[in-house]
Amino acid sequence: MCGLYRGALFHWAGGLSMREERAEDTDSTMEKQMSRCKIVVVGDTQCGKTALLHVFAKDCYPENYVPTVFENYTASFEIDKQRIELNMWDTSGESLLLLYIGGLSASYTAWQAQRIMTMSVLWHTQNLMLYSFVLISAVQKR
Ligand SMILES: Nc1nc2c(ncn2[C@@H]2O[C@H](COP(=O)(O)OP(=O)(O)OP(=O)(O)O)[C@@H](O)[C@H]2O)c(=O)[nH]1
Repeated sequence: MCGLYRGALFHWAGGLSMREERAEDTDSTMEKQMSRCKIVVVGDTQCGKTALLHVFAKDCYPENYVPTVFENYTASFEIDKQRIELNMWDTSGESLLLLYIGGLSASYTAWQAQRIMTMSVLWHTQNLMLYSFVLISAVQKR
């Protein structure tokens, strides 16, 4: 399951291109460029958002369930010889608050298929994603 989580996010992160901040890698010998991306994960309570990010960022599955208030994870990896620094925001599934989405590269929707609640959350999430996309577009056009 961990491998599946990592694979899904890794593949998806590789496709991020909406808004990337480019920065010079501090390693002067390699002189690679580094892309910084920020994503926010939203979805039902207990659908597995934290577990997903935990496995990706820390390579281990969280033992106990602790309701999320707000968490921030960072992972660094390489795709096609390009260094990526991924900043991942974990949100509470209890309420979909208006998030601070400045500089957001993408939003990631997580849900648990068995839950009927999911459909209503998904509806709000899609609105949030649309809102994010409009804002990202506006930022990019500036
Ligand atoms: N069987 C199974 N359980 C999972 C999976 N992912 C997470 N869980 C369990 O589901 C529970 C909730 O997982 P979390 O990752 O904390 O869920 P969350 O979406 O962050 O929840 P909130 O913080 O309430 O928004 C935990 O007990 C996890 O162990 C999965 O893929 N399979």
